[in-house]
Amino acid sequence: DDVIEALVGFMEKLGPGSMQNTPNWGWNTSSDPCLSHWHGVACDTSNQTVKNIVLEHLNLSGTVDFESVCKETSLLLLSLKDNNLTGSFSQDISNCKRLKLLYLNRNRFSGNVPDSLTDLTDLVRIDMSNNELSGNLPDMSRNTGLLSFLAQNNRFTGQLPNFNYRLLEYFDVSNNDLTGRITDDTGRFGAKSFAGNPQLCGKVLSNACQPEKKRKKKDLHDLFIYSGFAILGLIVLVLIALLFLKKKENLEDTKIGSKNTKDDGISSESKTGQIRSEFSITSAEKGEVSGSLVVLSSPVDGLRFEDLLRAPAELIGRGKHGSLYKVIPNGGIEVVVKRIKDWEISKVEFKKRMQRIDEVKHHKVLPVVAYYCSKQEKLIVYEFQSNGSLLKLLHGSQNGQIFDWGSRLNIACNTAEALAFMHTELKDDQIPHGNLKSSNILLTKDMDSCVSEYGLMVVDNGSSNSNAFSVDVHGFGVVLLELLTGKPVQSNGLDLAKWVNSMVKEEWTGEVFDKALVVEGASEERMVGLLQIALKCVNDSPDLRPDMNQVAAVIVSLKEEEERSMASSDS
Ligand SMILES: Nc1ncnc2c1ncn2[C@@H]1O[C@H](COP(=O)(O)OP(=O)(O)OP(=O)(O)O)[C@@H](O)[C@H]1O
Repeated sequence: DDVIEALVGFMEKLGPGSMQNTPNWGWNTSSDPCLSHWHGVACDTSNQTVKNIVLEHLNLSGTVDFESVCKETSLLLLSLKDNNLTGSFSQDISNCKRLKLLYLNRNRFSGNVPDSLTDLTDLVRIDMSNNELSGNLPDMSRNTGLLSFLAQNNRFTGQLPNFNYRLLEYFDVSNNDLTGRITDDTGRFGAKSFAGNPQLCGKVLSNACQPEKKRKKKDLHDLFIYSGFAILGLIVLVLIALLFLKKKENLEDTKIGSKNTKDDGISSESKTGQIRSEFSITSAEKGEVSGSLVVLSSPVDGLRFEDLLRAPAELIGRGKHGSLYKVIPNGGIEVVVKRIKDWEISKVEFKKRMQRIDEVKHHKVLPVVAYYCSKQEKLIVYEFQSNGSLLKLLHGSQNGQIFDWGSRLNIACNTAEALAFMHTELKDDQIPHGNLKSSNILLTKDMDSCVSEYGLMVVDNGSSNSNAFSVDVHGFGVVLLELLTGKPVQSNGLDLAKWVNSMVKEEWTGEVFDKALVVEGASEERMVGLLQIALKCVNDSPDLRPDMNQVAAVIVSLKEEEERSMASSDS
């Protein structure tokens, strides 16, 4: 009843006199909004709560009482567009916690937009264009579900805040008085979205930013400067290490001398300061290089540790559990070297792990070429894959390349089968992948996919009886969500999983799929099939996730269905 009263209060302010003038709208305290079908109101299927309020193009000339209308906390859609509404938006707007769609365009609203708007974490589309709104635009960069942001033709001022341009489908802030730099590096929104803000600058506008030029130049040389600093830092470290070693040597001359002869000459090389690669730094620091490179399947004949050390190395990634270098040893074949420091694993265990992973070969798992192990660091060598990763394919600039549904289903199927195989074979050893994500799914030169960096992370999932492999199932579920939605992930995919779950719960499943797939005409039935298994994989509780064999079986059958339907449409 409180809600009914509040809604009637909202209508009284929205259209003063409208209740008397239009009794057939039904908005009064003696009736029920759902059962009496109030004008513009839609309810949930059990007629318990109001889900949508749509009062468009009705010449309403009052104000919006957000405090009252947001008493209906389950409201999903509020559309008041094309009226003559005035006044400003109050902080209470954030009480409409579940609001997904908010259309306030084409009115005469004025004043600032409250920051509390950003608390609406489920917001998908907001249109406040064609009003008289002023002040700063809200910073919506944390509203990762947002697909539309339209605020054109207002009087907004101040710096243009950052947006998740990659996630947005529609964006327009044109014809305001915004200042600063356009940070959209996706190039998805052209001049039209930003025009009419004389003090805004960026490469899509004729008004390029002044310092941007410098920055551009800097970008070109960024890598070199970065590696330059790294090398300088390393040289300093090496010098310190050498000084330290010299001192120590003077004291313990005979002992270390005898050790050096066993070390493939690497330590003595360090001492003459001829290290060109970064990997040996820790070893040189500690004066302890022990053991040598174990070559499992060499694409480079007679690959030796010295070759890796001598070859120039380029840092191409610094993840949370190690750095990745691209190296071209003598033989000329490019390899990457993953360098993991301070991994709390004994040498014996590490070697056993590498050997087991090598024994259990699957053609969709990138084989380890070689590994090296000392107490302080582990190096794992793989062949370089020049076609990049799934992450890049989905979210990088695609050069007009289309990543179609068939290819996506193929990658899903390859990866699922590879993981299912590895999990089965390595069950007794309890070695999961440990860090499955789209940057660890690489594309071979034939644009086939393979899983890289298998087993480089020891999974510690707390309790001993929980299933170590369920971490991979979760990672794989997130990869499926990326394939289906085309959206990038943050915080291990928890945000994407949460967003997809909330959309599905509200029966808005159609909205989650990548627009490119919908445009292409991909089978909705099979996309939904893949989505269902993805959501099972990302279940919060590890014990409720399916195992990879079950997941692979579902995806294989989806792929078979796809192939059958392709074949029948061809004939
Ligand atoms: N064998 C390879 N060939 C080509 N590119 C690779 C290879 N292995 C990894 N990469 C790419 O190099 C980049 C850096 O890899 P890296 O493993 O350091 O980062 P990450 O996977 O994001 O983080 P981490 O694995 O440490 O959590 C990624 O984009 C990855 O896709």
